[in-house]
Amino acid sequence: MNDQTHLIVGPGALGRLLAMHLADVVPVVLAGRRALPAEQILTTPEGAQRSRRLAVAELENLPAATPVCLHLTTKAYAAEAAYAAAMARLPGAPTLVLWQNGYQIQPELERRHPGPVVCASTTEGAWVNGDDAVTHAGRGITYLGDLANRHASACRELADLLGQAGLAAEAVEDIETRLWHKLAVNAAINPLVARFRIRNGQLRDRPFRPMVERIIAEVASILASEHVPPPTAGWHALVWQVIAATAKNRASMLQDVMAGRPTEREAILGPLLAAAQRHGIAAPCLSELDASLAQARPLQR
Ligand SMILES: NC(=O)C1=CN([C@@H]2O[C@H](COP(=O)(O)OP(=O)(O)OC[C@H]3O[C@@H](n4cnc5c(N)ncnc54)[C@H](OP(=O)(O)O)[C@@H]3O)[C@@H](O)[C@H]2O)C=CC1
Ligand SMILES: CC(C)(CO)C(=O)C(=O)O
Repeated sequence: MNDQTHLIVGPGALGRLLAMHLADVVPVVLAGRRALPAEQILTTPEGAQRSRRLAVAELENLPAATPVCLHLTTKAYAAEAAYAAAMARLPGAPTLVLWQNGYQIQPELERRHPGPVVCASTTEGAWVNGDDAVTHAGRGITYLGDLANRHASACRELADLLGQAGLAAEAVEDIETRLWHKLAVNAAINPLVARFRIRNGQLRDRPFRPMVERIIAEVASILASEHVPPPTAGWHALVWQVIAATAKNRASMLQDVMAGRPTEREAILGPLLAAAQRHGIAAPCLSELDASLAQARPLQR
């Protein structure tokens, strides 16, 4: 590892997708709690397979050198632990890139990290197939920005790099708004489909459609009180458009519940419920979904 290395911590779907692309253009190390096989296979959205050898590492054995970028690609609930474990080994302050959904870890690590913090909001789709393979299920775009707009050139450089690596990316000045918009869509879809174990498209039917409408109304009122600008087409159009576009999906939270894994409930519903409480806004649907997801205990591993 050297000062040009991109260290990717969290070797799951997104981490491996990123590593398999970035390794074409920059030195990459992929690190996790356990070392994965160095030989990894990527299946592209078109169904082609390509394999490549990656530099893989266990976090506890990371060399004491500072990479140019530390990409955190764990789930939101694991990001603080992964950050602490990585930073305990790194002598300097790399640019920290946060890839998590929701809006929980971003402001927290922005306060704590001594170097620049870039947030990534991506619509790429990926899943893992065992320890040595990742499927790039659908191409999307990654928006990059920092919450205080102090690191525009770092965001542009990273967007260029991702583009060279074959992942569409754009540096933006409104990343906070984009993170809230994605959170709003996730809040309207994920908890309901996880609770009722349905595919996204079934939300268009009764009895779910009015439930989605009530959630959109709660989310819109909470975000208005936080002065988050609504999407150009409005909240209803945005949410129903994503539901239509992902109608056949089993959303990530449903997959987590079905596999007995923890969900990203706190990162997605937590910031909304905290804002509702701050502004004295009633959010009965979101509160009820949050409580029911909190009871869905992960399987013992
Ligand atoms: N997958 C996708 O298509 C998309 C994902 N996202 C977001 O990206 C983030 C990552 O998602 P995804 O890649 O799907 O998640 P995965 O569960 O596939 O990967 C998470 C990885 O983090 C590792 N991990 C967990 N805890 C630690 C730790 N303390 N230190 C180091 N590594 C750790 C896990 O390894 P292990 O548990 O084996 O140790 C696993 O390899 C989420 O916030 C998700 O919402 C956003 C858009 C699309
Ligand atoms: C937009 C949605 C709900 C698509 O399934 C998603 O991002 C997820 O599954 O987490």
